[in-house]
Amino acid sequence: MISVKKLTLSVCQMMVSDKKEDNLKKAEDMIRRAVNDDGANLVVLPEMFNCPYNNSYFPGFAEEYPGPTAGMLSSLAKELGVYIIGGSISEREGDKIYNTSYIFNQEGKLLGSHRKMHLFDIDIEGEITFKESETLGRGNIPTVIETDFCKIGVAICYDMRFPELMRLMVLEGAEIIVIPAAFNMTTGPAHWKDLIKVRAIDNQVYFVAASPARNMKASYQPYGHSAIANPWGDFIAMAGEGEEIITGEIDLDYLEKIRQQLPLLKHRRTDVYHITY
Ligand SMILES: NC(=O)CC(=O)C(=O)O
Repeated sequence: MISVKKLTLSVCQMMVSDKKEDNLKKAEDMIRRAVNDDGANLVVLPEMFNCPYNNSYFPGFAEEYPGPTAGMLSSLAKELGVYIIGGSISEREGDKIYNTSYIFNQEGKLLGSHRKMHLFDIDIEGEITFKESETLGRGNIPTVIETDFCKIGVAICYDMRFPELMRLMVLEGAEIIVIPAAFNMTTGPAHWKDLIKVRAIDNQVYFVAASPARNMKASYQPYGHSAIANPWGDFIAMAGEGEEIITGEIDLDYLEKIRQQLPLLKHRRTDVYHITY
């Protein structure tokens, strides 16, 4: 097999409403534009792209796999001949609900799925309280998928705050990490850009974070600012807060060059990373 070293990756920073049909239509339109206008080989959607990010909506919007949303993504991936990392949706299995990302290849085949592993149970005084665990269950399995380009690690939003998980995916061979996410107007301005940059630098990967657009009418307003950082930590694309498609070139030769010139992954001292006193 000839290995392909470059790919064009687009993130669809879509406005999410409380109407699932409208959200699916919007996602489909934006994926088509990313492929037809920007030449994307891989398209990424945000966390909960068919459902407002709010516990009160998760049960009503939940779908068993394979449901209408996964069906739409699979057909579109096949028709357009692209990889789709389908953000995430509310998934129902038995009496449980998960925050789940489905990933499809160019034939429309499911390559993998990721259930959000770290639930966003936080209480920032005077700012924001959110308890995903009121409605959602936790996933327990890290996700690294194999594509024609490279291995890609996929995790969801709050998962990106846990460097152990990010490093694990890189040790599994991931050269791109993709995070469908929905930071908010408190944690977004405080941490979003720094986290993306530092995760790219310390793992020497392309780090891609996909947010919904800011919705002023929603109780939970996503921060937007979807971004792609390269393995040197430079942002090669970043959105504002509104609806937008961002696109960047992933160059695996460049990644290899960074890893050779600054061999962080080789220089790890796993023999001494133990506290012995
Ligand atoms: N919504 C999340 O899962 C995470 C988030 O907003 C944050 O970590 O901040």
